[in-house]
Amino acid sequence: MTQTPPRLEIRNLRRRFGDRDVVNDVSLSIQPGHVTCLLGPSGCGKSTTLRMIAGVEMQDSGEIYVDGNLICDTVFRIPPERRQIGLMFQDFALFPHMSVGDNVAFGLKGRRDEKRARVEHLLSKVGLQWAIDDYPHVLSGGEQQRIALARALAPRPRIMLMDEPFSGLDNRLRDGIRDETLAVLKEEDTAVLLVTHEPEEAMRMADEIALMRDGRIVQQGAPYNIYNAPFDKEAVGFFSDINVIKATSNGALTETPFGPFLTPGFDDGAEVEIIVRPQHVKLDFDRNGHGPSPTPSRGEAARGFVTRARFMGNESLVEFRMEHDGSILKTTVPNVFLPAEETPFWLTIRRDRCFVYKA
Ligand SMILES: Nc1ncnc2c1ncn2[C@@H]1O[C@H](COP(=O)(O)OP(=O)(O)OP(=O)(O)O)[C@@H](O)[C@H]1O
Repeated sequence: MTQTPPRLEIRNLRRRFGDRDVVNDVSLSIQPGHVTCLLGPSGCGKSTTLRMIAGVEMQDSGEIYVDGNLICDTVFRIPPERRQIGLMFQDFALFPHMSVGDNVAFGLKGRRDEKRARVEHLLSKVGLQWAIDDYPHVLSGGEQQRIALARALAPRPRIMLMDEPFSGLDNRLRDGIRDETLAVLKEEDTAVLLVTHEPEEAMRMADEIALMRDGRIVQQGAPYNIYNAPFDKEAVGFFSDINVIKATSNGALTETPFGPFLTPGFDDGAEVEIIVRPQHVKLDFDRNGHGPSPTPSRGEAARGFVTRARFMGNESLVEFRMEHDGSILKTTVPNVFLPAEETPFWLTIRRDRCFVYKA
């Protein structure tokens, strides 16, 4: 059986600026109708990767394929305008002197009535057919963004490259527009590569996340897998606040004030970091007791004293100074929970939600 090639495939892409590998051996592939998010901190090489795929930046090595056909290596190069790639950026700049309809029709060729039909179809998909004769400046930021999406989709691109396209929108608008954009892109069966430095955006939009750091993809997979089996401590910390419990391995077991952790494959004496998200630190609400009995799933309880408690809206964030070493541990508690400073509590941590790494 022959397999359909991915809509977009990049192999071993590299780009060096000065003495720095800004994009270092990046490979990924995306199927039609799928969204991959390139997620990483500022300066890690996301936009440079996107620019090479668009054809406005040349790679030093590596190849780019669309539907199995080579579109660019270091010798052969299809120019940007013939790659059938749509682009959407944060400053999407509609043409101010053109009506909405003309903006959307801008990249279209063919008969007048066909172009008109395509424009009307896309504007109705983004819910803005009523604005076809208006000028961009009379529309809100979110509406303009939807016009930009319709304009980018009009020539039926096989691939859509999006670089932080929603970061200029205000928070309340953003979620709605993200969801709408996603629905339209899926309907058009476009393969999407979206660049973002916001984990929430990637979790919300992506079928697959490619975590990028210092020019490399360090981990790639479904959002659920990246969140629940992060590659290293930095990857955990990228998605949420973390607590770090430091300990020393004693072969396959590492003893901590929260009880023992299994650390198979660690050398005797190896420094271990146990990472746990605040929501997985549990409080024992019996303040005067001696702590709950140890369990296999929660280990032993360790005592801490409240240093700070803040109400965050859906939950409260409570910080503790731990009795055993003075380290600070954070936990979140649903709703309002604002204990006084220095109140003692027993804390346990969920074994199945901890990540154990070599320090
Ligand atoms: N033409 C260039 N010449 C020299 N250095 C460059 C060039 N383009 C990008 N860089 C550098 O390469 C690095 C990666 O840039 P890139 O824009 O790809 O990062 P990014 O991950 O998209 O970051 P951001 O989210 O801040 O846009 C940066 O340090 C940048 O300064």
